Amino acid sequence: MKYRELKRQVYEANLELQTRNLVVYTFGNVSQIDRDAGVIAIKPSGVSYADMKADDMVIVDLDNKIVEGSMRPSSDTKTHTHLYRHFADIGGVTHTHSTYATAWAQAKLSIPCLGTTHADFVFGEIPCTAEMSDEQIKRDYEEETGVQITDCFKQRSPNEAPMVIVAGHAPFTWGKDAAKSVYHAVILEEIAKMAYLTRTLNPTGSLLSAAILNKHYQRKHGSGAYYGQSN
Ligand SMILES: O=C(CO)[C@@H](O)[C@@H](O)COP(=O)(O)O
Repeated sequence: MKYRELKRQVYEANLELQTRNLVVYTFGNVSQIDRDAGVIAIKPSGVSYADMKADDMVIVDLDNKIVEGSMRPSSDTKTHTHLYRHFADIGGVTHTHSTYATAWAQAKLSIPCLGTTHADFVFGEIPCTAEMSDEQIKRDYEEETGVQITDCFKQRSPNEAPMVIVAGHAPFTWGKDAAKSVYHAVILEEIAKMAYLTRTLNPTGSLLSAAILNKHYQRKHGSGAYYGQSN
């Protein structure tokens, strides 16, 4: 079978959402792209994690046409393919309704960088998209969700913040592959929880200086990075 390994990786990444308590029932989906083949593998829509098999992952091209698979792909597929078309470096995308990140999305608030945990992973705030207009909803809701996301990154690299919260909806994260996009979903949920608790204790303050936030980001990213072990 042509896409067996791609399907296996996407299946494992989807199961990880449950292991990390990021989803209940069928509240999420993960995909990964094979850029040479021009296809993604994505979770089938509405199928429970317990019932799902690796072979059930659906192969879809970047125009959202099913290439291989007997089930309907995730209802969020057009958002995933929009992100792959616009963010050339990403290899995996995750969507969840994890509690704290979704609470920020429902509050329609970007997550400010309140401490070094956040700064270790994301340069600056985690953006919340604009609300979708009625016109956009009439066009294609899932495609336009992708537009809402990529609009947030017109002035900013998606590598600086591999995550976004969609106003009134929930988060999307990405990474070099499906596993890394799930990793970022875990990190986002933890940052969102800490930010919620911080703002509960201190609703108006607690911003750290730009210098220390920059320092923490640079420790782990770019040419000056020195955290962990070099590959
Ligand atoms: O956002 C939503 C529902 O609000 C969907 O992402 C979620 O239910 C998962 O849908 P799929 O089962 O992937 O089609």
